[in-house]
Amino acid sequence: MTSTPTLYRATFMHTPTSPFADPHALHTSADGGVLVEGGLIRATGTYADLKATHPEVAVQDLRGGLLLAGFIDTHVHFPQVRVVGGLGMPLLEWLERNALPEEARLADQTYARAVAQEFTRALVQSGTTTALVFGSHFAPAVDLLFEEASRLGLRTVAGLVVGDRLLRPELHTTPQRAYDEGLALAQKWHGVGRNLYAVTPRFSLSASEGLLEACGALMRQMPDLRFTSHINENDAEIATVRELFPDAPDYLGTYEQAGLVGRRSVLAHNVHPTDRELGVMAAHDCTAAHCPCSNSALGSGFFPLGRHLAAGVHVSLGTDVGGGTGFSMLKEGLQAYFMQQLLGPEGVPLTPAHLLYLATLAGAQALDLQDQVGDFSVGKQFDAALVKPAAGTPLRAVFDHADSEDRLLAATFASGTSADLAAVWMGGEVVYSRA
Ligand SMILES: Nc1nc2[nH]cnc2c(=O)[nH]1
Ligand SMILES: [Zn+2]
Repeated sequence: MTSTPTLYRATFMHTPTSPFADPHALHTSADGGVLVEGGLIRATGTYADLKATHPEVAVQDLRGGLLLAGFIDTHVHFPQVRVVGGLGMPLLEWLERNALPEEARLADQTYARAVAQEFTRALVQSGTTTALVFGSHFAPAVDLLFEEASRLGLRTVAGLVVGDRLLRPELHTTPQRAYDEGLALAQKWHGVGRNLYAVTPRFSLSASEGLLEACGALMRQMPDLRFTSHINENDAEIATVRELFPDAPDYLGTYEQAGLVGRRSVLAHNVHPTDRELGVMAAHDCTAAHCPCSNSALGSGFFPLGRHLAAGVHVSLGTDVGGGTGFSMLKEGLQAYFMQQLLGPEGVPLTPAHLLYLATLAGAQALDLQDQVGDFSVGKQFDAALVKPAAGTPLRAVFDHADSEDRLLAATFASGTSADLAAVWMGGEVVYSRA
């Protein structure tokens, strides 16, 4: 890591607070400065002020772009990079025909390493600097994922995916094996470098009570671990879970009774929650990871953001590759906006500030990493993405003629793609630079 201080001169924007609670959450600096030393943000302000107080410091001029905090994707599947685009099927058919056959291929470690490289590169090239990743059903493949993520310096929260029924037989484990393999991986990777471990039952449909209890035992053994799974995504899935767990009050109850719902739990989708579930999620301060592209592609439904917010449930954003349509958190933010628009009076009108928050700090909060990443506050890691559309592109025209900084952010979400990212930093180091 370079410890020589660098002053980045840029138009920058970040959300140090939530726009759902604070109307002034979006902070913008038109000719701003971010002073970085040892990977950490030491000061922010106007470029002129920082240059005056630190005249000796090296300056990197990023003008002509928009510097944003690195994106935080709170739901994405490592083994599904190669099966993006399986359109036209609802969840359970999509799993059987599209996702699970591919997940079985990760038993082969040569295959798994290639996929891990594709996956980690795709995240970084999309400006994602922290990700909560659904790993593989195979422990060696999860090892490879952590290895490849460490090589790039990606902040990765991931775990062994476990299921013991209703998948393909080669993907099934047992409660004991799930515990043993999970513990070994957590001991090897949790807190090592930028990696954290997440206990990850695939979903209650594919998990016996005994398996969920094994997950709970692992969480009690290492209380600092994160927890993630799926919930309330699709009507047929929910009906099956209700049949499989007749004694549980609802879908959330299946996780709750195993002690899996807490501050560091992230439940993906939650498109069809009951009021009881929302109340319990709020009481435990856990997170719903909203995956609007996936919900649209699989026809899962409209995420009731307004009900989540009214109940006090924290919401973050996930791409859900490969049910989702790609790694871009810009696209994910735009789709979240579209779907709330289409909900009419029940929708929550989202501004560009909301989209930026959902794509950054909301994810940090979901993972309990808000003291380290998510915005450009002093003391946080310099994880950042520079949006700088190339000459001749339509977004470049908007950037060159925008009459306000707000327009830059709105246009970035409306039409920005990964190709518009010129550089990505993690912990102060450039990890991606457009050729
Ligand atoms: N979207 C999605 N939902 C799931 N539920 C269980 N597994 C999956 C998956 O791989 N993708
Ligand atoms: Zn998923």
